[in-house]
Amino acid sequence: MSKAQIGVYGLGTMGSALALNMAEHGFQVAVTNREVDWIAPFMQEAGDLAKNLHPFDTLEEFIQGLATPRVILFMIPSTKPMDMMIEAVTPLLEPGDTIIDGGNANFHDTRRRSALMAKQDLHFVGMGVSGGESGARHGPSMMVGGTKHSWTQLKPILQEIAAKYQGDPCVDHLGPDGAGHFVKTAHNGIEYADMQAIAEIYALLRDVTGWDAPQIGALFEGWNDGPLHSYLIGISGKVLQATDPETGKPVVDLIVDQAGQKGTGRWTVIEALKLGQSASAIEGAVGARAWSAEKETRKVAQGLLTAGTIPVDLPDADDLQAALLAARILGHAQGFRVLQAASDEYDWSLNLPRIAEIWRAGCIIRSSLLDDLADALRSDPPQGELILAPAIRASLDTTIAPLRRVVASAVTNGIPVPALTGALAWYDSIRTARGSTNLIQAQRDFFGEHGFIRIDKDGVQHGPWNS
Ligand SMILES: NC(=O)C1=CN([C@@H]2O[C@H](COP(=O)(O)OP(=O)(O)OC[C@H]3O[C@@H](n4cnc5c(N)ncnc54)[C@H](OP(=O)(O)O)[C@@H]3O)[C@@H](O)[C@H]2O)C=CC1
Ligand SMILES: O=C(CO)[C@H](O)[C@H](O)COP(=O)(O)O
Repeated sequence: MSKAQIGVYGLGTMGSALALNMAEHGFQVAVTNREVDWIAPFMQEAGDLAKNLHPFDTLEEFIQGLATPRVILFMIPSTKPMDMMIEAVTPLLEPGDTIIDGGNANFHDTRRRSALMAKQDLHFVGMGVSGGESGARHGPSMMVGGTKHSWTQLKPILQEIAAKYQGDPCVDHLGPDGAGHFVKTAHNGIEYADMQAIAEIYALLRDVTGWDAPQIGALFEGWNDGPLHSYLIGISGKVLQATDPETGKPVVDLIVDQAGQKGTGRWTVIEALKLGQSASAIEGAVGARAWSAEKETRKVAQGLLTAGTIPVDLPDADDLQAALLAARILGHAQGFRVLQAASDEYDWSLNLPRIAEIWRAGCIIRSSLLDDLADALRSDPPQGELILAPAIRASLDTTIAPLRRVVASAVTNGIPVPALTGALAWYDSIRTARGSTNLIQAQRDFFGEHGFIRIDKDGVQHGPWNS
């Protein structure tokens, strides 16, 4: 039997879909799984594609079934299981072989694992994969880190299986060690902000205007034909219009309002803060999921805390649509800012326009906006700041007032909109040449003699308060 070109370890949701995608593109793929009982049903499900799939029951046989230098994609949890598998597989490998972690890893782990593997002349690739199961099966967006050697090995396969945007494969080598996983983390941070902003508009329509889920779904479906065109608006329209077959009620009305989170959104915020940034729209979204988990406290507090609301009508649907677009632009801009800061810190030379380009198809945040953002990032905007690019400024010119009206009505009606508010607060901070932190500096000097810079003198100064 000829040796396989790539191995896929982990035949769960994502691993099985990626293996089938590779097999469909004519690649010879070795496959295996921890629980070997899953392998036979997977091969059965593969149908005609089984001819390109080579199942193995043991790790040793799996590794022996691969052409050298070997390429092995792990689609398993990127936490302890990944470390355990590295330990198990490395003694079976030879110099020049590459292990890929295609899971949602913390990039610090990826940097550590890359360094560990490099000591043994082995290559470790942290690769972000986005698009969920259907993306993995029919064309994901993939954000590849690691060495050039590994990219040379992987490129022919990944470019074939990736989503295509007008023929351009949505995959690229973005930088060494943790770069690919960091970019995927920021992608997910942007995903959190976008999902939360959509949920906030849904909350306003439901709780202020009294619309039912199918009405809101139909509105979102209509928006998907306009400037908000995106995977997330599209699926939001669909899920809001779905009916539960048992009760005849909208499915969303039957779902408990406690959102899960596996870590990537939170990591984006943590890393942003460590890099001296504030991704406030993303932070609002992460916080909203955290507060959503406090269901019992919320139930008690609803009866105890005064609302103090001032009921006002909600701005019209055009304003809501424009506000959502402004929040989307600002959430993405914050994500790209975090990417730039990380690139500077870790010396990754991230190509931000290229990142926007490989997000235009296949991934969860794919949208028509990303094409505009790619152009804007290529246009060398003032201060390198996406929101200062002329085309993006023009979009904000027409959408920022609607965002203000929507946030104002949410505040007076007592509807929490942390992503919309976070986005707007950042916009207002960035466009204010003289802010209020002169007072913070004075306070710091008063209590800690930390000093401040005066507008009219050089050097660190102190105030007259402690003399
Ligand atoms: N689902 C999604 O939309 C996306 C997921 N990801 C990432 O992809 C990775 C896989 O996710 P997904 O396919 O959804 O998960 P699944 O739960 O469907 O599959 C998990 C896979 O990991 C294997 N596994 C679990 N623990 C171990 C272990 N200790 N040692 C070896 N193998 C183990 C499982 O094997 P077994 O069958 O034996 O339990 C199974 O093959 C994760 O890192 C996830 O974050 C990335 C993008 C999107
Ligand atoms: O990576 C993904 C999408 O891009 C995964 O679906 C991930 O699980 C989403 O994050 P969370 O579970 O925290 O919502």
